[in-house]
Amino acid sequence: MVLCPVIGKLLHKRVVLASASPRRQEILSNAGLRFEVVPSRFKEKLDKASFATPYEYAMETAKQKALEVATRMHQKDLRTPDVVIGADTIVTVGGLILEKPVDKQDAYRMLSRLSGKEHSVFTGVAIVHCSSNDRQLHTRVSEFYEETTVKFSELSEELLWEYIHSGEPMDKAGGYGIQALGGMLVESVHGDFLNVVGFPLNHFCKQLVELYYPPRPEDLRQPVQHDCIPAVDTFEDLSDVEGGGSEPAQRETGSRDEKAEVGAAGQATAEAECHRTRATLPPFPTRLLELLDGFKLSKALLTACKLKVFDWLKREAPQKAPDIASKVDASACGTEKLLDVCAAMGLLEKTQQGYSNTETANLYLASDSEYSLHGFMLQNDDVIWNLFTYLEFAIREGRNQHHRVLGKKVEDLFQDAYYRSPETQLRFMQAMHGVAKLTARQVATAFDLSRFSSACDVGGCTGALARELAREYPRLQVTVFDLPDVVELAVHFQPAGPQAAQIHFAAGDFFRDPLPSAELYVLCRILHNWSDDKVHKLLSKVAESCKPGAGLLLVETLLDEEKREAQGGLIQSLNMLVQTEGRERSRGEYQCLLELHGFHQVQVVHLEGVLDAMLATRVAP
Ligand SMILES: Cc1cn([C@@H]2O[C@H](COP(=O)(O)OP(=O)(O)OP(=O)(O)O)[C@@H](O)[C@H]2O)c(=O)[nH]c1=O
Repeated sequence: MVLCPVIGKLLHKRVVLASASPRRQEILSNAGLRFEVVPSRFKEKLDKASFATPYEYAMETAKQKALEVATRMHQKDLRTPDVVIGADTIVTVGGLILEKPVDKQDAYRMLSRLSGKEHSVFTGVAIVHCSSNDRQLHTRVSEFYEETTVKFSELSEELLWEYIHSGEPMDKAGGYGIQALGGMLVESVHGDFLNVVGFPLNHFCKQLVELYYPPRPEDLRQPVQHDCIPAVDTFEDLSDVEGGGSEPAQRETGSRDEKAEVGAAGQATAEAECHRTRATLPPFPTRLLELLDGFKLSKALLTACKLKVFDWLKREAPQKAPDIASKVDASACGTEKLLDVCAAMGLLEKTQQGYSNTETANLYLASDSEYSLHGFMLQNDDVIWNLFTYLEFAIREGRNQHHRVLGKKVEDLFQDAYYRSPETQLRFMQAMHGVAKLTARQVATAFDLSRFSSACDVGGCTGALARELAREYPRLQVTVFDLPDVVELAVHFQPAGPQAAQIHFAAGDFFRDPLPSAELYVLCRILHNWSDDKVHKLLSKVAESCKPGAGLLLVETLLDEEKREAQGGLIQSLNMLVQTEGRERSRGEYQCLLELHGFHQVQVVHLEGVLDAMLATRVAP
């Protein structure tokens, strides 16, 4: 237990991870570190030729990423972070440095270079300690790097392209992710695995030990005790005193001297006692407590949306808490607390002049933004939140909880729950529209659909996906098929534009009425709403409507076969239980369903976020 307590040293500091990499976030939060994420805006464009070694390049890039965030936060925020962590992962092969591929061809070039060979993965890490004096930012940088060697098998062209089409290579150095599908390409690994994934956790902890527990002269004379950690008073000077804490000689001064007055014998006993207690203490349950607080953070976000805080701040900013309070008709003290939490969550920026929206808030939380998720937030606040309060019942009974929330029997999920009034229906459609707009472009471009001249988006709601399909394929005629009430309101969501002539709405119930004829059927986040029986019913209707060669584009969240990955898909599965008659399914389950109904040649592309797209072709019965 040498490494965990040192992470605990950072628990009371404002730690910022200057990285957008979800892997780094996961590695560090799994290690119990509590931190905010502020992705760096530093452009990774240093002149590689000016560095003697690749790792110096990685360390310098990591340092610049962290310093950019430290400086930006210092300028924009009243509270300077205590520690900013930056990292940069690169792959080197035959003297070349490979970063993230810019497109599929670039990924192809990288992966073919790595095929059958050994390469090195370097991650440079910078730990920047910040302090501010007279509004001046002072930084102290500690850097290190880690190298891991990885050997790839010989990759066939087919495997290589299949891997590239999975979408995985695009945001990863060297064009692969060892932790996921890319693991299949790897024959052997020598060194720290997590270093390849993006963050050398082991070396990081050792670096923290060096920074926070530099050896004292007496320690240097005695054998190291690996199950004890030094007393707390030996580290605190690190971020406060320039140069303090890292040289053993300085250990003789400061707080340790004060203790000397107590008497050498007394101190030894106290330290021994402290060591004993520390050694038996379990690690601080940071992650657990964060999970516990998760629902409060969600509710704060949803409440700020409901009060239209982000709308007011989009119109005029910065604004002080009392001004916003009067606009949203709320108390000044309550509003200030809510705004501070929103700022801490990275949704608002707080300066002496007041609060302003961050880019995220302007883009997604203001209700009039093109990609607004405001409707989705309201749906979560008004409907899903209530359903989740009955999660225990949902688990016990294995079914959704609309009947408890509404206090009556729900026979037809959509008519009796989501569409029970014009208001609830509109809110549901707004929510679906926001989510669909966000993902529609990716869905429309996941495969080459140019061979189809007509498509039917079954349960296509507001036509957000139809619009992107029409934009991507100007020859394609798209029919959106949905319930009559939905079709009636859907027109309000369709802006004018060149695509309008390609999109038609048809009213009907996909379980009861015949489906409009088309060469390509689209089922986007439909099947997960329904039980296996209903899924079979719907798929057999689609299959009957298809001629051989017709396509089926299925978009769902695919669970991994073991249902073990810590990904959004699993929580989405719980969400389906609480809300619907269906469930999320694995890739294998969907593949079986498709094949059972005569759809073969299944291709799968993972989209950003939790969705996956599958394209299958109907074969002759
Ligand atoms: C080799 C390998 C790399 N990666 C990821 O590749 C990105 C490297 O790029 P970066 O420039 O260091 O980081 P970034 O993603 O741009 O984030 P940022 O820190 O904001 O620059 C990081 O994500 C890593 O996890 C994997 O997930 N798995 C692997 O096997």
